[in-house]
Amino acid sequence: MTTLTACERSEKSAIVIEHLTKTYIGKKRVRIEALKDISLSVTCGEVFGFLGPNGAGKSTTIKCLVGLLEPTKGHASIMGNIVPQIASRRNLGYLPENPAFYDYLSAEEYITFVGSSFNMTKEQLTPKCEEVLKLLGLWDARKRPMRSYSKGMVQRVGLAQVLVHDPEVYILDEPMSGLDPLGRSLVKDIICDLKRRGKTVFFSTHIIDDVEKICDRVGIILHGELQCVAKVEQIVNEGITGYQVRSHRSETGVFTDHIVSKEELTDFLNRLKSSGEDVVLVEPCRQHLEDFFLALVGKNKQST
Ligand SMILES: Nc1ncnc2c1ncn2[C@@H]1O[C@H](COP(=O)(O)OP(=O)(O)OP(=O)(O)O)[C@@H](O)[C@H]1O
Repeated sequence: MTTLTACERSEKSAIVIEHLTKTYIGKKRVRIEALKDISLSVTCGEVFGFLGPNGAGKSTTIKCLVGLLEPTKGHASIMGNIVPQIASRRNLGYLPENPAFYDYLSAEEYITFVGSSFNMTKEQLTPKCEEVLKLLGLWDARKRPMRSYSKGMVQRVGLAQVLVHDPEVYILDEPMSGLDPLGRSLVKDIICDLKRRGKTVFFSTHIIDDVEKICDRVGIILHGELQCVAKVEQIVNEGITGYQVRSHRSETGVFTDHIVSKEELTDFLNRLKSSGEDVVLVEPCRQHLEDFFLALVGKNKQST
């Protein structure tokens, strides 16, 4: 029998952001409108990628979501609990953009500290601590003070502290940052595993390729405004830019590849047939999420 997670049992959205607006007051009282009326919701069990160039407002959104910043207007809720109520953080794992820990503690001490602050018993904590430290490749270094850790190791501790209490919702600010390709691949595997277990993941990144592979939906933010929220599948499928056609001439045995536009496809296939060539492959050339993102950012640059 499959056991449903609390998230799957609840029919609510896991994360709701409504009219979130944040204005910072910078030096000389300069107003910086970091977020302008952002609304979106993330369904339970969904992996949501939050994309945007530097300074777009990703971290500000995330800080408002986890209660570290007070929005100027609007509000957010997590599993039905309004942020910053304590209940909104009980079922939450949060990875900050640049994690900084009590660096005189070892990873083992820190993960134990985090687990116990979520009321885990020693019996629950000991095996879970071992599991996450091993998963993140920190087992051998677990007794060393974190001040001796590399940047990537600190990022791994950040991920371990997110996982230790097995929350329902994960909010990760640039989880792949500072990691080598092996580390990035591990993070992708972890996110996919969380999804398999019905957990909800909201993460920001610059690495569009990773988003395309693991997210159900993406939101793109530019200059504090949410430009679009769409299914990755939809962006990729709607963006068919043409077709690759492979033909074969039996008399010569030669295969030829052609790139044909959407509009020309039918005529082209008819012409091939009448010239006696066999069509052995017709495959759509799809735009990648990166193309979509760059086009959106480029368009926005031109209009500002
Ligand atoms: N504490 C602050 N005081 C004043 N302005 C701030 C503050 N924090 C962020 N900002 C400004 O708010 C805007 C959004 O910043 P934010 O850090 O949310 O962007 P980001 O998308 O996370 O960028 P990056 O990808 O570079 O981390 C930027 O213009 C930034 O300069």
